[in-house]
Amino acid sequence: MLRQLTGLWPRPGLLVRFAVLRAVLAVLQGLLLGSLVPILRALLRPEPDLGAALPWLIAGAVGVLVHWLLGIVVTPIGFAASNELAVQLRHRLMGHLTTLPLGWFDSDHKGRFVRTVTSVTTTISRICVVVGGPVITSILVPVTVLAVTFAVDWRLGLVLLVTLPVLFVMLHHARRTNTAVVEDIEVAANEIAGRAIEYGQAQPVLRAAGHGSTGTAAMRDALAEHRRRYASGLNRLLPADLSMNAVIAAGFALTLALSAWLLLDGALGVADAVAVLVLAARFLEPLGTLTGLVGALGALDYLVETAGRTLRITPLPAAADPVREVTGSEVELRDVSYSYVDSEPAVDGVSFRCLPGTTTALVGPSGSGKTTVTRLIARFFDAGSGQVLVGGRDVREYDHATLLERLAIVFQDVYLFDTTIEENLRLARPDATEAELAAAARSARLDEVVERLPDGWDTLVGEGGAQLSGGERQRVSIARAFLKRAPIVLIDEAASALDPENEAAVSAAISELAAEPGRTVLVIAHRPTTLEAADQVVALDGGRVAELGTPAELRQAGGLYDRLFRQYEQARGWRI
Ligand SMILES: Nc1ncnc2c1ncn2[C@@H]1O[C@H](COP(=O)(O)OP(=O)(O)OP(=O)(O)O)[C@@H](O)[C@H]1O
Repeated sequence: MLRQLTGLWPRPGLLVRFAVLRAVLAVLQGLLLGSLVPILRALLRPEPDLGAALPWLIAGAVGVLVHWLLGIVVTPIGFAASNELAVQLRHRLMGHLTTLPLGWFDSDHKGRFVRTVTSVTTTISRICVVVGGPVITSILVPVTVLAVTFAVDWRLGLVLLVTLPVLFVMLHHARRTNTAVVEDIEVAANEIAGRAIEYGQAQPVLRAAGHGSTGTAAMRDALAEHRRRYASGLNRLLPADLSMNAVIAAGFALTLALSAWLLLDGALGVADAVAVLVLAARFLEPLGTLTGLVGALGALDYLVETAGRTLRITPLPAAADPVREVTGSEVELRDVSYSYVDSEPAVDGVSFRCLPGTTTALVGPSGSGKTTVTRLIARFFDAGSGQVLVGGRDVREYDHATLLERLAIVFQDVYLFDTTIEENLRLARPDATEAELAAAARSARLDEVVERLPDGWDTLVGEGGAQLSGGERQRVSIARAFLKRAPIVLIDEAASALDPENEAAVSAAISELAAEPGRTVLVIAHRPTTLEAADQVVALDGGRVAELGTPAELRQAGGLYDRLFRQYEQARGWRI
């Protein structure tokens, strides 16, 4: 485990310093106990000899003072080490996060990642210090005491010694049981975290359905499962705990019996017998503490593995010599297929080409693969087979950041940061001038929104942009696309009805985006106006291209596109 632990922290300096100090304290504690032997020997003679005891008493007093001073120093070092370790581990995890395929961030993974970055990192670093310190004491005090006991009487030393391997085998076993139990419980806890995120996001739907306070069935099941696993885990741990305590009690009883026998036999003096019993008690007591800490060590095993597993998630493969410039804005899919894990292909043999300066509308029933196509173009993940080309090159050849710089993505569900509108817009281009911001806002019809808001550009939008309506958030996202001046724009048009003002504003903004010469626009379209304005339509069905052509051709063909077009018209009560 030590190797795994050191693998997590590039700079474990403070923890090493803490461990060394705790080791010195533990050995000192054992030696202080050992100093009892010459002191008792001198004082428990028929004629006590204070002179012989004095140097040991003085050494003992100095030892106690040093122990006290070191104890004062070690506590703040422990706190600092714990804090530093958590910070380092979080940095490593967050750094790794930026290398993962964007497609990895589904709600289950998000729940697990949030737990890893928050509670797992905090618990690992806390256990290393809060439990690691006592573990060092619980091992080194008995080892030092054992050496002293051997020096007093080898037979008594031997009795204590044999308890060690028995206990260590049991501890090892208990630690493994603990790891398994913690893993079992953590699986349920991760499920709760994932469900909690989903539960938070689904509040509007749940409340509308009258389940706002009772929660989803999945959430209730996850909580019940966690409770069940917790109770069953405690039952699994109990036998190991009881048997280790039994071995410790047996070790002490045996030492007591052997000391009495040696004392009666005249092979052991009274002073040594008293000292050995004190030493035996101090030998076994920390081992008893160790049995109590084994649970935390089992948890540490599991948590270290969890953090390590997150750090081992394969990043998006990077080209050995990535291309750092995208020339051209043509987008092409050549016989592309992609399956999410263990499922039917979401996209199956899809081929089409979007020329610069044109708008392509992607249409299809729900689940037909439209979103997956746009994710493949932005390289959220790599195609299983076939090729996605941007500017005439396979997207895998590019440095991913370079590729993303060329793209602007307008999601349906736009996430805004809990800061001002201006900051949210500047995300697209931090060095944009005031005039450029204003122009982008005007083109995206965001200027009307900004004018209405109490603090204008300085209005705080709330977490996720909650202070703005869906249409207004999408306008911010479109304004980002204008500001970024990206030559390729991927838009997921809002499927749900926007209010007429937002709908008109978003439609006008999309047309303006598409009007820019040389820009390639790919829009997942749900509105008749957007569909009719497109240069070509790709109609998907079950992950395959069902129809490809101009909107007029496909209307005339009377197939899937025509059917969907009429549905969209009816949904909006709109007639030509
Ligand atoms: N993260 C995911 N994990 C597993 N399967 C997924 C994931 N995302 C989508 N799918 C599946 O892939 C298929 C295509 O989904 P996709 O979201 O691309 O379709 P869509 O046409 O955009 O649907 P919609 O119009 O409802 O958004 C569907 O069967 C869907 O269930």
